[in-house]
Amino acid sequence: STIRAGRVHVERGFAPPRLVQDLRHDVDCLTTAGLFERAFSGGTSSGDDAFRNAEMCDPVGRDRSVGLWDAFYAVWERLDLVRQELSAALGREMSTEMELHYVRYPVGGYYRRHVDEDLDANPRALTRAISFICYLNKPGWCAADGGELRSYPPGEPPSDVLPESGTLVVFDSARVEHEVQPTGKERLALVGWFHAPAADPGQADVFDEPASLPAEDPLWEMSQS
Ligand SMILES: O=C(O)CCC(=O)C(=O)O
Ligand SMILES: [Fe+2]
Repeated sequence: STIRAGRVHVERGFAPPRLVQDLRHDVDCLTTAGLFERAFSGGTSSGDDAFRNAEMCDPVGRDRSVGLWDAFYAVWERLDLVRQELSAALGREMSTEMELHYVRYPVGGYYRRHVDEDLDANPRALTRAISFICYLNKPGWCAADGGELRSYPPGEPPSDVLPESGTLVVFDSARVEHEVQPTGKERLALVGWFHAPAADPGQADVFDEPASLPAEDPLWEMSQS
């Protein structure tokens, strides 16, 4: 219901301390192997990016002779359970292939206010449906360290989450505007998206109860084209 309302769901301790430690080690290995690159910010990306200051690494499609594959696989499995739960709770089929990156914000890093999926700007059949972020910082993040995830739930005041070690946040990719406040410490996260087929364009809110559309009928589709 939190996600349906356009708010950020927060699960503390999603990744236990030992797993966070191993994933940080995985990140160290990928960094040493030179696999982190300047992160792009989607829409208005130029060389000098005032919209985002971070670097990222795609941990899946790379040479996994580097790093701690077991730790990465362990967190992937946990995330896949979240996908299954959400799929059932929201009544929305989501693809087993998730998009995943490690993202590092240096001291002074940030990401300005945005939504992760803009269907009007970028229409496609399979879209980012649910955004999730698992924070891989060392334990003991405090308010003075900055780097909050600030979200803007529709019709409500903004809300901040501290990127505490092992915390998972989950929200609707198309509806929740959010930003990363400037960070006073290096800030590390596993960021990703569960994908789903685009909702019917006539449906305003993809997570409302399904509208009573006619059952899919190939003959009906053919007669339209
Ligand atoms: O790291 C965060 O808290 C948010 C990251 C984010 O908004 C993104 O990668 O799209
Ligand atoms: Fe985002």
